[in-house]
Amino acid sequence: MNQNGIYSILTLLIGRFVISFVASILPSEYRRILDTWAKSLANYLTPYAFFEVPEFYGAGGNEIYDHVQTYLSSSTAIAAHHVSLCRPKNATRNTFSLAHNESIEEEFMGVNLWWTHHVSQRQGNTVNWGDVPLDEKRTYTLKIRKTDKTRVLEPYVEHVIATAKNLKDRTRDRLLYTNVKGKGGYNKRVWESVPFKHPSTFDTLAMDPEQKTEIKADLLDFTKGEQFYQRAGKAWKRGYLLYGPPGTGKSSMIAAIANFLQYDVYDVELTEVASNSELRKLLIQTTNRSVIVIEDIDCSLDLSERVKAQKKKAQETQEAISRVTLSGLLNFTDGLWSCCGSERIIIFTTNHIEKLDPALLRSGRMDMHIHMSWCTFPAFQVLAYNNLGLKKHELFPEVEKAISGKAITPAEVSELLIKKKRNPTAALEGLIHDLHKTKLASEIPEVNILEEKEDAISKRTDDSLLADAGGIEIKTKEEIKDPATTL
Ligand SMILES: Nc1ncnc2c1ncn2[C@@H]1O[C@H](COP(=O)(O)OP(=O)(O)OP(=O)(O)O)[C@@H](O)[C@H]1O
Ligand SMILES: [Mg+2]
Repeated sequence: MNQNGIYSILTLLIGRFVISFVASILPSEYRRILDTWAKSLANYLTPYAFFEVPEFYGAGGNEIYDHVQTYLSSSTAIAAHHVSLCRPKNATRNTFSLAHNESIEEEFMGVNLWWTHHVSQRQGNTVNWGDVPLDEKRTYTLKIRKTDKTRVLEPYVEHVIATAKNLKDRTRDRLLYTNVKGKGGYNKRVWESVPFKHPSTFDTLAMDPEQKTEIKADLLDFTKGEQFYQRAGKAWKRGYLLYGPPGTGKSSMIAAIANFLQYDVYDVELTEVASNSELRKLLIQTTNRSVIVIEDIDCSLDLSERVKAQKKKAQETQEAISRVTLSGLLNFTDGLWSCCGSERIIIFTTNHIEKLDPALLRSGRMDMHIHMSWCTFPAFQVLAYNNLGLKKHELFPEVEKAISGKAITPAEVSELLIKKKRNPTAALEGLIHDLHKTKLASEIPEVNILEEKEDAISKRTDDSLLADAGGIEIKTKEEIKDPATTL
């Protein structure tokens, strides 16, 4: 401490002593005035400024208090001596906060700052937070030198808020939403949620490593693309179409994407959505940084002339049918109002890409078409590690030979391995045995369906799709290929 500091403290102590002596011999009304003066004098002499951040402000909570709490939680556990350790009900993580009167010090822009947490009994009325009455008053106090205040305070508060938001995003429990069955109605919830805890990640996903890297890079590009999308005048969203036979990992891929990006997942059950306007209502209530999923799109949407026959049959049998039309869905994927949210990934899945309407496949609508296909040897290696903990084995070369070109899905391989997971060698022998009996993929007509689809479009002579697509006109193959052509 320098001479000036010692001088200030001495003056403060002597001043206080003199004031309390004088106060003791004065009548009470003068004592109060003197007390106020004493406080002003102390404020004038102290080199610090203090900022209080109360937990509640007015009738509600104080967002900055929450941010400070989150911000300090990471360093509190390490730096403070006295820490409150809590885990809110149903949460999966512990939270740390400073105990009463505990302080921590930190440095920002070369300046020292101190945070202290005060907890006191609330006088008079208690505050209700949700249904819980709170009789404690909690406040964080930030202490900073008066001389540093102007330069450092504003950037420091920005830094606290940004770090806290980032931390919350990384550590919060994510949610899986599904649309509520039946009518939501005014003021009713349209989504119900459960914690999203799917274990699938890109590491556990069995697929071609190059394809995996490409998808991850695409996702990362997307998350960093705010400025790009703004500059290009596009909505900040990206669409993926996952297609392939059952059991090839489409749903696992969705979970891996959500885990990779740390996004919530909205699983739209289209057959439960009564109309286009209901679909719109649902989608407006999704949050940013989320993955919106419509699985088995070919089964849930009234897509083509062929479906009309099924529709008629369904009507006859009183089955529930979806009344969401293709135009409703297209409005959602690239219509004007889809811009009202940002940072959304939209994923459609199908087992039958050949049944999908070309309007949905058209370039620019779904940004990436991802083919999930039969199990290759690199995909098998991932499954062998996931299920048997094997990185290598003397039977691997034999598996590589046997699996090449076979029509076996990763789900089938997984199942075969898990059956004998206690005995990896037996599991691999069993797999090789089954592979020898498995058909070649080439024997199963899995043509390049996208190309076939485009040929079909160019051959199309009638405009039957127009009616189905709710006014969407599909003309030529060239138009379909031209991303500039919009509806
Ligand atoms: N590519 C894969 N990588 C890792 N596991 C996989 C993969 N494909 C399938 N599996 C395993 O098989 C199970 C079924 O896979 P998943 O549900 O992802 O397939 P799907 O393609 O969505 O099938 P469907 O078309 O029937 O919905 C998963 O629980 C997973 O354990
Ligand atoms: Mg699936």
